[in-house]
Amino acid sequence: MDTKYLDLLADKFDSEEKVVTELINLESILNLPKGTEHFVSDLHGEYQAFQHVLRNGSGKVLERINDIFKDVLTEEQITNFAALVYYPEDRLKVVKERFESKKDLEEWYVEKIHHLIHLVSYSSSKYTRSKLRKALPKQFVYIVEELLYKTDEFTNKKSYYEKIIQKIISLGQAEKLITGLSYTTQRLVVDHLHVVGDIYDRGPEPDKIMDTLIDHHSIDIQWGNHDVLWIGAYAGSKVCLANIIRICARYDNLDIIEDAYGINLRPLLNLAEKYYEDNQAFRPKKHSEQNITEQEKIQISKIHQAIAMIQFKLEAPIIKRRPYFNMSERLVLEKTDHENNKITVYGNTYPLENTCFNTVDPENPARMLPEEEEVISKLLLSVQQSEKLKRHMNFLMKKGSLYLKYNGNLLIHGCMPVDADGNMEQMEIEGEVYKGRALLDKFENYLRYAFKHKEVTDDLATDMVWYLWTGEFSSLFGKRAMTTFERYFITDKASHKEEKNPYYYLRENVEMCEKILKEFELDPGQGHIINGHTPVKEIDGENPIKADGKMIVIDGGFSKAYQSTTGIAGYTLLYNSFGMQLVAHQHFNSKEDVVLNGADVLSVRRVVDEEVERKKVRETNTGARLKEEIEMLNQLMAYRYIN
Ligand SMILES: O=P(O)(O)OC[C@H]1O[C@](O)(COP(=O)(O)O)[C@@H](O)[C@@H]1O
Ligand SMILES: [Mn+2]
Repeated sequence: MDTKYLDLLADKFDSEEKVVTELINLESILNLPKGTEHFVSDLHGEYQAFQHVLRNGSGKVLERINDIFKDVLTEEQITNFAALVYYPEDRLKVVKERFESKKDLEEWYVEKIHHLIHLVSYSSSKYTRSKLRKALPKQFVYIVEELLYKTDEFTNKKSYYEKIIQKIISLGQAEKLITGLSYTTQRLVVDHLHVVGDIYDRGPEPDKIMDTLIDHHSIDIQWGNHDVLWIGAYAGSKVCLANIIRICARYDNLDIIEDAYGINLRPLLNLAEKYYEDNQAFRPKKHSEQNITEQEKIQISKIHQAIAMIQFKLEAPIIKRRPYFNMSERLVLEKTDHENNKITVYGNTYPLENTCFNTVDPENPARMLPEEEEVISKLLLSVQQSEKLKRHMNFLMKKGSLYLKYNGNLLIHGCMPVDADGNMEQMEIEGEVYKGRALLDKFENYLRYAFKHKEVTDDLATDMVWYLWTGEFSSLFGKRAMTTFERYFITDKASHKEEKNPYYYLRENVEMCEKILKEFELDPGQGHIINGHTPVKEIDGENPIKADGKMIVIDGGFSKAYQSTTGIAGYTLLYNSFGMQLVAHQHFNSKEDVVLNGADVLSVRRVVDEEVERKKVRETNTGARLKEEIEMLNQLMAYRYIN
């Protein structure tokens, strides 16, 4: 190694002892069991349900509580204690009201602090002290360490404990400590979080999910098609922007745009009021829990039509200037027979219903009215000026990627586009042919480029972000074409079908999965592919574990809108030193139900893979990094300190 680096390193490790201490420290970390990875996907704005899964560590917190307390506490006491660990602030409020005397409440504090210290101690057994320290509530680090480590030195352990705890209570700090230790437990139970795509759209609070993720201690994100749509909008793609607003209108979520991100919808509303009437096909979806008035529904229907028509118009020039997107069949406005209100798509002719083509000139159907141009430009300006959106999109870019290789596994939201024979699909972009991993890398480069050049709105990079949302060889979409137009205007459901890429049946085969793992230079014997994106229909007997466990699909549908088709409320995956387990979650009712009644969501575990030997940090991504550090320190040792 260049001695320049070693000299730099020697600034930090300026004595032989420091190098030795660090080497021993790193070596001991390598021998610890690997931390628990938690995989979630397709959150779709369902902040409450996601919070719950995060706070209960997909059932891991309850498992730990049971390990310790199942013989000393009743089932009810255990669920109540679990509710406290998940939602400490809310549960404390409820409990406090139930006590009549201060003394009883203080006894309760004492007991809970004891239990929490026990739980933290048990949950941190596979971590170093320094890692545990980082997870402790900051203002109580010293006190908690006292309680955790020093008690054995005293013959009368109980009285020592009690003295410290009494002091905490008399100083009015009990609730803060209980809250802090609850969060410490949550943090210790899961070491690292993977979000395998689709944070945005359909549900009401994606912005709150983003804030939670930003605060998370260790996380990565594999973008989903819906996330890329939001990135595209922020990066200057008007057609992506029209799509996100259209989807928000469709699900009665325009609050996200207006209130959460502060984007002014007034110009769009004015346009909508001028050109559109109420239209059943554009009324918001029914599942919405909010009570909205008839008046509001009509207004949303108008906005929805206005933005949908802008979207269809904006698609046409892109399809034309990028012939290799192979999307000419999607020139729907031009293919429409405006006189007879019919359309021929994919060889079939259908009558059109519920049309709203007031702004369409049959001679030049994709031409935007100057008012439409102005509306979309203003919206884009407003989007790019939203501070909150900027923060969220920057975070998506920083922590996100199209796919991720992590501890031997391949994490990818949608698919690897293949043909019916399982060959990687090829796409020609600007005269060069790409396929497999190289195609995905190319896509990601374009996306990053578009994000860096937000002021450019119609270059290839920006168009490519939209392609990732809807193109046939997009690894995020994975379908031949998006039939949005057909779903609004054609009654015959046959026309709505979106044909999936052959990947979605070929991924049942072990060989196919092994081939893909090899494409990413992963060990096909050890690795798994982890996908989200397509709701697993347990109802119809579909198994989320495919190809002998090589393929795991974890989209069970957090999205309420999709729960009736899946039959459950989502899958998550846990991967710890003992192996992988898939967790199926039942429908999540509400946080209040958990806080008041201790009613936790039932979850069912299935083992995907068991390690023959407990997996150590040594064998993980982190381990590889630590080994590099050890190697550098060894070199420093030889260079500086050993003669
Ligand atoms: O259910 P909606 O709102 O009509 O959305 C359907 C659209 O969403 C998609 O399924 C993409 O979303 P997902 O990634 O959640 O599947 C498209 O293929 C389809 O056109
Ligand atoms: Mn998806």
